[in-house]
Amino acid sequence: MELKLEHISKEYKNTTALDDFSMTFSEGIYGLLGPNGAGKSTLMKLITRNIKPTAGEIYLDGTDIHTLKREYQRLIGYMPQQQAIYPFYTGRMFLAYMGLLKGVEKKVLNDEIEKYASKVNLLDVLDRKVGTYSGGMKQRLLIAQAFLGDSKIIIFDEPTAGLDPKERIHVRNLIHDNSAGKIILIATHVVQDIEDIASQIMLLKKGVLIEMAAPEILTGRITDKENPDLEDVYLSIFGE
Ligand SMILES: Nc1ncnc2c1ncn2[C@@H]1O[C@H](COP(=O)(O)OP(=O)(O)OP(=O)(O)O)[C@@H](O)[C@H]1O
Repeated sequence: MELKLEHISKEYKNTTALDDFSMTFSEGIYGLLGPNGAGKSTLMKLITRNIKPTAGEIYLDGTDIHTLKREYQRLIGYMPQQQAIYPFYTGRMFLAYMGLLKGVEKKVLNDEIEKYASKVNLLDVLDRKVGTYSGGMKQRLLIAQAFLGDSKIIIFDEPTAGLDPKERIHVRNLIHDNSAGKIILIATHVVQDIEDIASQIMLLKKGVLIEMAAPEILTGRITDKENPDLEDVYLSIFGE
């Protein structure tokens, strides 16, 4: 599977949110790093087809994604930044709702729900109201809905926002352990979210892709520090 973005630009009234962005994604985990306003959300919305580019094309295995119908939506999983989950829904109801929106067939829906609830360790609480879940449990529920229906292109927007260190590691491992055969994009400004799991890091600044390389290549370029990590790379590019 190959998702190819060719010379994508997105202009809002007075802002160029993304400027001539080109990239070919194949299976793997990609970290998208950049400060506020860098264009991360814009890039994610373009891939999920929530917005259209001002210029450029996006191809999935050679087909323009805007010519694909609902089958494209079925391939896409998206975990939003906000935990906007109706609190009176149970976890099961929420996953069923999201699954139907994604086009998961009714006859396999319940099996799918239980499969992914089990992967994120929520099977026991699936019939409890989401309002009673902790922040980490809600986050894991959102991860489950992103994977539901065996999505092949999954986008995570700040997946560990607001979580304690233990839950952070849990979420990171969940994404990593379920990533085989998928294109996974994790947008964050929390470097640790992607440090150990992303095979490629994209650094976005004011709408421009300024770097794209494996983490060890990026850290290898830092010469003024012993054992530099990705945080040092981030600081060297985006300032302190
Ligand atoms: N609907 C919109 N109308 C006008 N300008 C917008 C709109 N959406 C985004 N922008 C602008 O485009 C630029 C990129 O925004 P974007 O939300 O993609 O950045 P981001 O990297 O996701 O930021 P954050 O880390 O804060 O979420 C910013 O300057 C933003 O103000």
